[in-house]
Amino acid sequence: MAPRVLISDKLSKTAVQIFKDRGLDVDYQPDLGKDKEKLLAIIGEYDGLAIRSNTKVTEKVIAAAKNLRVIGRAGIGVDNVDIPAATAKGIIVMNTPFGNSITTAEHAIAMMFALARQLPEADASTRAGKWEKNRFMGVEITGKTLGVIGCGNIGSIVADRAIGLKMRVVAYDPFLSDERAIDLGVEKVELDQLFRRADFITLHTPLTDKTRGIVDAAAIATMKDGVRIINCARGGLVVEADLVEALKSGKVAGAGIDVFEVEPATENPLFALPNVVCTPHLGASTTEAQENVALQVAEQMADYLMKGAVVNALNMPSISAEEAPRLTPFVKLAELLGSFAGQLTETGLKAIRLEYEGEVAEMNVRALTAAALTGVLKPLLQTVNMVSAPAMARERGVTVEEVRREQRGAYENYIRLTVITDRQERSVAGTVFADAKPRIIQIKGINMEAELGPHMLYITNQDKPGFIGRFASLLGQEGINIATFNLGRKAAGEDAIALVEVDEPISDSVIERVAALEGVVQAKRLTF
Ligand SMILES: NC(=O)C1=CN([C@@H]2O[C@H](COP(=O)(O)OP(=O)(O)OC[C@H]3O[C@@H](n4cnc5c(N)ncnc54)[C@H](O)[C@@H]3O)[C@@H](O)[C@H]2O)C=CC1
Ligand SMILES: O=C(O)CCC(=O)C(=O)O
Repeated sequence: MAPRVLISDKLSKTAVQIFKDRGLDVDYQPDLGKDKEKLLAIIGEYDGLAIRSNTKVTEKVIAAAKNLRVIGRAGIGVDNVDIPAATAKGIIVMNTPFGNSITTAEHAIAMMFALARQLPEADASTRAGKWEKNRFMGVEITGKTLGVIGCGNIGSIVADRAIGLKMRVVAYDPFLSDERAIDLGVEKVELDQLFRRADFITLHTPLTDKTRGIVDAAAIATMKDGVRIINCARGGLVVEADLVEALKSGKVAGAGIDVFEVEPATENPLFALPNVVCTPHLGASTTEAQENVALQVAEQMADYLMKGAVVNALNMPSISAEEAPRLTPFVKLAELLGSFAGQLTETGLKAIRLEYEGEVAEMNVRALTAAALTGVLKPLLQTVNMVSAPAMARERGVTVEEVRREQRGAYENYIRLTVITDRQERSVAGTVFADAKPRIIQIKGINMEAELGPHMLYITNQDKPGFIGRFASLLGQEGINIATFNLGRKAAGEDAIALVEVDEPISDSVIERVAALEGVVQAKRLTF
């Protein structure tokens, strides 16, 4: 059956068409985001959910989303999605980080002009027949200083446009490098300097614990008298009550506000003030931006649901559509190695080491490590997948180490996974040949070559004559057919291992009988 996608916010119809063209079933319900109960009732039917900002994807929605594999945000901010809950359930959350950046930057610039010349108020007054030519004395922006807080995608476009308008731009962003600041033509400053120097201040950071309330009464007190403040990023960056006081006193000459502490903002003290320009979270609302984000989110979600490609995910390493086919057999190998080691691990797991050698060392090893962790953790946590595995390992205090060696050994590609518990280290290694089939090539340092099937027996024994005969006749008595039989040993007479695939599930009593055979040190049932 084709994967099913629900679009629960207003998105360009381009998205609907792309999902259809890519062979997915799509259900377009643009007003569903407002109807929490209905969303909860139907979300269980879908593999993908495409949203803008109206749909709140809460922990409750995620718990009800039995089949959901991907949430796609047609836009940038994902504060309406409970990402930890999605991650814990193995659901990918992706956004479209660039599609609406220009449009949002232009909205901030529009706000700046609207404030400088009081356009909305002047418009209203003129329409009212007042012709108040002396009331609306503006300011030029040429030669003024713009302070950009958060100089990422949008902030840097705003800076570029402002420089084009002959403004001086100072920027505060802890992650802005000196080289990037030079490239952009902005002066990198500390926040207190920005507050002291700017005539206009525009915010372009996400809302985090560090940025919440970054513009409050204390900050405003250090700003120039008559400063103008623009927020087209997120409500909560500016403390609205403090801004209202500063606007009333004239300390702040004007504010352009697109985003509010509570949205939808239908009542707000800012609305009563003449020197404020408000828009209802319109930053991303242009035809061009909405086409971009709808197209991008639909392509990304379809690529994931149909091909396993992961782009712009916030909780999973990227796998491009081009690399997905090449990576898939290695993802399978990494998960098999993890599963092999995980099923043999009985005591406290402390660390996992992954060594990648040869061609595979140049691939997307973050994705492979996520797959290996999934395999290791699955015996303990049935619902774990590549999205949730790294977070679950972290939560359980399991250290993960990745080693890459580009030189080749005996194999073109080699992955070795070592599980370190409080009692021992256990390694298992594998490769993928040209037939794209993963194979185990080493267990505990002992060489062998085996494919893994659904029902396997893993035996460690003493390398002495007679074991194979005893073992084979026991399985024969039990009516169990052997599919493949692989043996390996350290050296003649030393530790040996057998990895045996059988055609049907192995019962507890068979395992016990195998374990009791003369020369057997350990017998384990493995399923893949
Ligand atoms: N009004 C609207 O409709 C829209 C609003 N947005 C919002 O705009 C904001 C910025 O988006 P992008 O530029 O795409 O994000 P981005 O991730 O490219 O840039 C954000 C920048 O903020 C910086 N930053 C993080 N913490 C900081 C701190 N404590 N102080 C100063 N800088 C800090 C980061 O280093 C980064 O450079 C987001 O919150 C996004 O949700 C985005 C699109 C439309
Ligand atoms: O979808 C929208 O209109 C809001 C866009 C936005 O806030 C974002 O992309 O972060």
